[in-house]
Amino acid sequence: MSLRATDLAYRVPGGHQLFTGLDLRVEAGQVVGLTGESGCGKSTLARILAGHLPPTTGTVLTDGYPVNAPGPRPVQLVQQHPEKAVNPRWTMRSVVAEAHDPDPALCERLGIRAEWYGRRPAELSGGELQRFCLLRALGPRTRYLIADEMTAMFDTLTQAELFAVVRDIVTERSIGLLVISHDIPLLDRLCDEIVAMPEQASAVSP
Ligand SMILES: Nc1ncnc2c1ncn2[C@@H]1O[C@H](COP(=O)(O)OP(=O)(O)OP(=O)(O)O)[C@@H](O)[C@H]1O
Repeated sequence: MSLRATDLAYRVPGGHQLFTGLDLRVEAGQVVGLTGESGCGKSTLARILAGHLPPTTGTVLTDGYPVNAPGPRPVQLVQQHPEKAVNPRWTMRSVVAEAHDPDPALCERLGIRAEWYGRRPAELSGGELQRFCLLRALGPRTRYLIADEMTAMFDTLTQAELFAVVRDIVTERSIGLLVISHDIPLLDRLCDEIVAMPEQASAVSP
């Protein structure tokens, strides 16, 4: 059981080639770190792995099936900017309910307070909002989670606390976790394996 990308290439529409020949594998229950210089295409790769963006060429399979096969999405993505990932007009109750009926124990573990559910995104801090994005992403059908700089807005203590909770949850549920970050000490603490974007990713010619 794995999230497996094979021979991926992506060319920015009307622009340059971001990467070619990229292979990546995250096993169920494994925590993999991904790092690489700014602008090399990590967030683009994250969107491709989650099935939000088609690669120019190559395949992404989750447990042997195409990532964008019809049905519930097995790969969930939590991004750096939670405010861009939610409908600003919806209450947090609606944002989460659209995805799944949240388990109260999971809400508690993520530090979500009952009074936040009736608020809209602009009425929460970035960190509070990100907890809802995590809750939404950790539905019962999630098999793989991609955390793309997801704690960039947290202080160091909160970042460590939240990643500890997420690490426990993915282990308990055998979810494969891909952590994208520039923070190598964080990746060292969390990950079973760390991979770097290939050198060519930032050097592929137009
Ligand atoms: N739809 C698009 N249109 C134009 N350019 C794009 C598009 N998507 C990505 N890019 C460009 O592709 C490059 C890679 O962006 P991406 O956000 O994937 O990099 P990154 O490695 O995650 O960077 P960072 O570490 O700074 O977050 C950037 O130069 C970006 O401007």
